[in-house]
Amino acid sequence: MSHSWGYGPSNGPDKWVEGFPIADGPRQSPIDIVPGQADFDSALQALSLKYDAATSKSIINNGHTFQVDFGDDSDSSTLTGGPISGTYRLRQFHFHWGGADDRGSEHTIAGTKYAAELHLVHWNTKYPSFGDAVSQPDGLAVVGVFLQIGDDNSQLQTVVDALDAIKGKGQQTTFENFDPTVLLPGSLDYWTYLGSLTTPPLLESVTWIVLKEPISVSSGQMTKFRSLLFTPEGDEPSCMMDNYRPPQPLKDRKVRASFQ
Ligand SMILES: CC#CCOc1ccc(CNS(N)(=O)=O)cc1
Ligand SMILES: [Zn+2]
Repeated sequence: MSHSWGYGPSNGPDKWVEGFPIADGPRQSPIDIVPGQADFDSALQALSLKYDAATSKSIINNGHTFQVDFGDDSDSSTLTGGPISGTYRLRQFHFHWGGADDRGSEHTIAGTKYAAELHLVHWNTKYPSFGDAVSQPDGLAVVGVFLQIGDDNSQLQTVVDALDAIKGKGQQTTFENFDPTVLLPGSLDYWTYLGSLTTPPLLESVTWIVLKEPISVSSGQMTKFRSLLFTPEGDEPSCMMDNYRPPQPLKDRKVRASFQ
C-alpha cells in the first residue's frame, strides 16, 4: 500500500498493515479498556500536567485530523508523575471523532464508544528531540481524554472557532496563548498501559494514560469538527469524520488503574 493511508475502505485501518507491518505488533493501540480487568496499582503516582499557554503556536489540518502544535524547546509545558519517570514535553494535541455522535473514540470502555477522543502527545526529554523519541519504547506519553455528548464545552469553543480557517488539508493558522489544561476533566484518575501510535507509522513507543472522566462536547460542536475536510481545498471534498482506529488485540498486556 502506498503511504497514502487514511480512513476509507481502500486505505483505512484494515489496510495499514500492508505499508506498516507493525500494525500486527505486540503492543498496538487503541484497546478496549475493561475496568473490571484493570489492576489498581497503589504505586502509580498522580499525574502532573503543567502547561504554559505561551507555548501554543499553531493549528493545522494535516489531512487526518486537526492538531495544535506547541513549542517544545524547553520544559515549559510538561507531563511528570503518573506511570512515567522523568519529564515529557508537550508536542501537540489532536482529536479523533465519528461521523455520528454514537462513535468516534479510539479507546473504548467495556465496548462503549465516546463521540470523540483528545490526545495530548508528549515526548521523553531523555532523548534529544521528538523525532528521536518517537521510535523509542519509552519515547512518548499520550494522555487520552474522552469527549461525551452533552452541553456546549465553552473551553473547547476556542478550538472550534479556529476550524473555519483550516478547512482543507494543509491549511494552518496561528493559535497562540492557549493552555490545554482547560480541556482536562476535574479528575485525573487514569488507566495506563504500554501501546503505540494509533496512526501510521504505528510505532510502539507510547505509554498511554487514558483519563476515566470524560469532558463534554455538544452535538453542534461535533458537527463543526465534521465540517473539516480530509482533502485540500479545490479537490473533490471529503468531510473529515470517522478518523479513528478501532481497538486492537490486548495480547500479553495488563492495564493498570490509578484508582480503586
Ligand atoms: C518522526 C515522526 C512521527 C510521527 O509522529 C506522530 C505523532 C503522533 C501521532 C498521532 N498518534 S496518536 N493518535 O497515537 O496520538 C502520529 C505520528
Ligand atoms: Zn491520536
